[in-house]
Amino acid sequence: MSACEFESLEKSLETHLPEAELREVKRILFGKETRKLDLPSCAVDAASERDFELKGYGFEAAQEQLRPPRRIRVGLIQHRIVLPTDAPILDQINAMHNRVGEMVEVAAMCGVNIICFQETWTMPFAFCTREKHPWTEFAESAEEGNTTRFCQELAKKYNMVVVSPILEREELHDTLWNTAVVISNSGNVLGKSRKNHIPRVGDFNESTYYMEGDTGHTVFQTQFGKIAVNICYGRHHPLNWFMYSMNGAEIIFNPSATVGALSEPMWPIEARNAAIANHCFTCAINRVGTEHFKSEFTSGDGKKAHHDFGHFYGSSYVAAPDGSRTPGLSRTSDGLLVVEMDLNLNRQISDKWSFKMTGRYAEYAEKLTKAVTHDFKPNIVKE
Ligand SMILES: NC(=O)NCCC(=O)O
Repeated sequence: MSACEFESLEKSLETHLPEAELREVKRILFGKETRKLDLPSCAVDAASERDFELKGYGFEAAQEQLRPPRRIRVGLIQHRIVLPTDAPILDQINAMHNRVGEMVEVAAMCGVNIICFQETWTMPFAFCTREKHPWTEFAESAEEGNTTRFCQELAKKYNMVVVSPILEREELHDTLWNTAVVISNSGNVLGKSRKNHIPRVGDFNESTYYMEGDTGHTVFQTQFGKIAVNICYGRHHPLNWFMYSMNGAEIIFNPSATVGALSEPMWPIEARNAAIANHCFTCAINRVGTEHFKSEFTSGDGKKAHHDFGHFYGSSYVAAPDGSRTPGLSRTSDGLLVVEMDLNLNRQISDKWSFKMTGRYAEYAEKLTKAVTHDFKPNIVKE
């Protein structure tokens, strides 16, 4: 069996472990068990007809005396590209709009309040090729582009906040960015969050295409909670998550595009650790499938040139501040993960563990300021 065909860790455990043992393994691997959501049958039928996986889980929080629960539902969408990478650009974009549109309709049936798509969801992840054309033609204005207009319609129609990560073209100077557009459930563009850290690893040649973000660590106050977007490679940087949290984020989305050979052992850990460390919910989303490109490209490792990047392994999941997490979506198919969460859990866990309170940030800020100067002398004791 090739790695690409392996459907999911969860499925494998469920197939091979006896029930009692499975419960213990899940408790240790995933933390406190998430409740399975009872999703409407119209949604289940539509997902099956439209050929995508639909899963729903809920995180519980304690009932408080002074605050009502703040229960909301988020939706995470992972998908493969729809048309071959050499199809006309506009056809590729429109096909992706149609695919995601039909998945968002199912999310609406499931009562989703905030939906987030995968990184640069309207295009193949073509940065591996190092060719500028035609790929830069996928870039659009964050405020006025067709994709944003499309998402504004979805947001209004379904009363849903939409997080739409695209390749952005800022038209005045033709600067490109990797940007998540945040659209309020009113249909207005609330703002945008640009990718802060650009990979310099493997075939992720993104630094050739777009710039490090300049939008800082913006948090968006929505009707359903305070949200932020830490795009893909930003998840390897604990301070990146931390700064979104310092600005008050209650849910941090991590729309990604990453392949199994590179990052899969890190995937279940990083967003989950960020949820624990920052007393918030995190949502990790990865695309699926293997994308083929017409021109061969090399990986600069002496190996033969090839036409694909490797397998994007999906496995989207949500992690909670108490260290628990949902099972992941499949490694191989399109999917919608619906997750109910009570945002009161963030403060409850903060009161229990007090990581923010005990963080001694002023001391670290002072030391870090010194550590990044060129004449820094590390504090090492030698015999
Ligand atoms: N898209 C992206 O930033 N990928 C980098 C590889 C990774 O972070 O797993």
